[in-house]
Amino acid sequence: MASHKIKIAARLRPRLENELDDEGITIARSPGGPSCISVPNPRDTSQVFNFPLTSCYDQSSTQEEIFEQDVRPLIDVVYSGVTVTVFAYGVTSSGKTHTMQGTKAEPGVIPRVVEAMFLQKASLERSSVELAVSYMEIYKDEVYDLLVNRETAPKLPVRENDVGQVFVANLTSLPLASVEEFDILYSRASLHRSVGATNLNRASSRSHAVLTLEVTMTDSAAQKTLTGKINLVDLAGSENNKLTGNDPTRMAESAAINKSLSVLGQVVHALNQGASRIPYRNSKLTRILQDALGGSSVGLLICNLAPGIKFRQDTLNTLNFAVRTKNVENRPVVNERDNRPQPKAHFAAIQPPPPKLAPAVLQSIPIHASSSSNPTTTTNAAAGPSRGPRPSRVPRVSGIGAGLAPPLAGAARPRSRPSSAAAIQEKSETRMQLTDQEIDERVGFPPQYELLSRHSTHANLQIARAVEAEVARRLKEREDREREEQARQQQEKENLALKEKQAIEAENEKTQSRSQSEPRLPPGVLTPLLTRHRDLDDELRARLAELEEKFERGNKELQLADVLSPASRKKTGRAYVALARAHSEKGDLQVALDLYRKAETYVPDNVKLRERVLEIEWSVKHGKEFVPSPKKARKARGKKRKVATLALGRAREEGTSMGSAGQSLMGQGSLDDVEEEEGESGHGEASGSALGNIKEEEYEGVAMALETPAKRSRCEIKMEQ
Ligand SMILES: Nc1ncnc2c1ncn2[C@@H]1O[C@H](COP(=O)(O)OP(=O)(O)OP(=O)(O)O)[C@@H](O)[C@H]1O
Repeated sequence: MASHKIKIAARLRPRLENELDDEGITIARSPGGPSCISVPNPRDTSQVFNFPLTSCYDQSSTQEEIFEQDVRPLIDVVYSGVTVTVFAYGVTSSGKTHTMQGTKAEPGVIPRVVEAMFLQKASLERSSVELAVSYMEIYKDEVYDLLVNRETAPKLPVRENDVGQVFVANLTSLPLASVEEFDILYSRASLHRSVGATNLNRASSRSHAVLTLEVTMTDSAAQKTLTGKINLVDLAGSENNKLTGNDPTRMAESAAINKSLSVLGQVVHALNQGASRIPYRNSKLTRILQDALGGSSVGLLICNLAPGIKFRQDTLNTLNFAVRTKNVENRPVVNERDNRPQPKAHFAAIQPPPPKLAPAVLQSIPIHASSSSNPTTTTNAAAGPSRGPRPSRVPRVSGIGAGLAPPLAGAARPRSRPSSAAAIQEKSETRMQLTDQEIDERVGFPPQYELLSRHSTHANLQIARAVEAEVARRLKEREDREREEQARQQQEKENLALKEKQAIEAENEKTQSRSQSEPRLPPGVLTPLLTRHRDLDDELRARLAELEEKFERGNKELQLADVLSPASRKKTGRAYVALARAHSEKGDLQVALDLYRKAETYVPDNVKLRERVLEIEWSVKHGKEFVPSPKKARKARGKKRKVATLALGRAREEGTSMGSAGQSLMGQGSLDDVEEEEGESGHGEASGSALGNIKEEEYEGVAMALETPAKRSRCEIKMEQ
């Protein structure tokens, strides 16, 4: 069993324009030996923290230096069929993207790795080598494919198959034919990445980006396929929102970035502590990097540091993370598939022989033997990580990027992710190299079965087939369940959308039919009001429209009775009663009856008025004379009288629809009647003072129309005053 500790490199970027640097961070490099970074305590500069690391790069270091010293050796590891993960870590603006991506003038790790991969490919003669790329970002804890149109890119699910391999489902993997092809693809895909400006970085990465290059080497002579992968991870930087000056959108991104980085720290801590549960599942980032942290890949962590004083605390945090991470042990495995037809796939998978790493690999990466003297990496199940990822019967392989298991030789490209069933099957095929006897020994069958198996290859085959069928059945069941669940969720969504649509349509129909049933407003008195107040609510608008219609139909009394306040209704009713009384005194009973009825529309609950209407109706019907009851002497009520007079004026104005008889009598009569009807006090000498409030010309009209001498004289007295 061999383990491999994650290698740590630290890089201090140069001071940027307008950046304050007290040159407090110093890097001591001893050629061939360990280096050390010294950082003063920001709270007490007399105190200095030292961080011994194997690789340290100061501000003058170049992209080439880093690549040649720490990254290039990993290319051999990839070509030996192992998964490698390189990730850049550090506070925002510390130079992670510069290190990984670089610029045209100073290409970073990614373009250099691609170039080196193609060079290596060209040097391999015996095998058929294929390269493929996938590129994704984790933005606000969701995974997106950067090789597809960003607008239509769906969130990709992160899944785990039955043997504990984590993979991103439906991630695009494109074949690569040349460096130039990669450049075009990569520059286009990088535009899809979520980048935004903050106070600390004009082009700050708002997501974690994972670029995966997968190499598939098929040796047809040896009937073997090796699959190596390199994951190049540009993490988003941890952020101090006080410094970044983030707006709400940036804050939300920042929260997601900081949370995922915090989970990364927790995972590293748990691995160092040998915890039974590693919180990989607490964020998509750690879930996807699971294989690189305590898993089966070889890891390189590049810690980027910023020299500014304002970053001092973050620099210390980054280096603390580096120190903790360098204790994390991985157990790399070679992803090899035997292409020969194998009789016993599943039994072989239980305990396959350990494939050996290529000698070049053994030289280039320091693989530390822990408890075994065997210096090679192994695919033995027992050689799997003792902590961290869940133990499985088959060795773990990287789940990041372009697929979980080596692809079949000559598989058509571009291709989609292998399904978990296919992955398992492929995985099973990888380990079909043991003889029947070896299998039986490893499985440890009881003696009677051993005997049987020894003499019966046929029985073994049957069992193998049965197991295979069962595995396939279960996987199919699981996929069916997932499909059903997805269909159900989709159906629910559609139903919900349909219901919402129906509700909206019903509401629209209602509004439409309401507006159709409502008469179109004729240009009456209320139309200008409606036009002016377009913000009226529907109900009030409908009400006003109704009144408008009534008004146009000549139904003025009803309309006004509806519109007026109770006090005004009473006053208008009183005015009609006065007119009616004048008519009845004159003996014009039919007109009087009409006017009393109109008065009733304003004061419908007045019992005496009702009685008067009935009396007159009776007189009209039977052709009898109607003798009005004598007026009672009452105390004057100035205010009431004034209002009543105004109401009388209103009634007069409205008299246009009452016929000539009615018009000639407008303004006539005493106001007493209505007061009488309502049982109120009023009338008397003071009524003159009420009339005095009427405008002069109005007064004249009223005085002329008054028939009774007493009333006329009252008005005249008022005029003289
Ligand atoms: N080694 C370097 N040499 C010259 N300039 C550098 C170097 N490292 C970083 N820079 C510059 O510093 C700035 C910030 O770098 P970069 O964008 O790579 O930071 P980052 O860590 O990726 O930030 P974020 O997490 O916000 O995305 C850039 O303008 C970059 O060009």
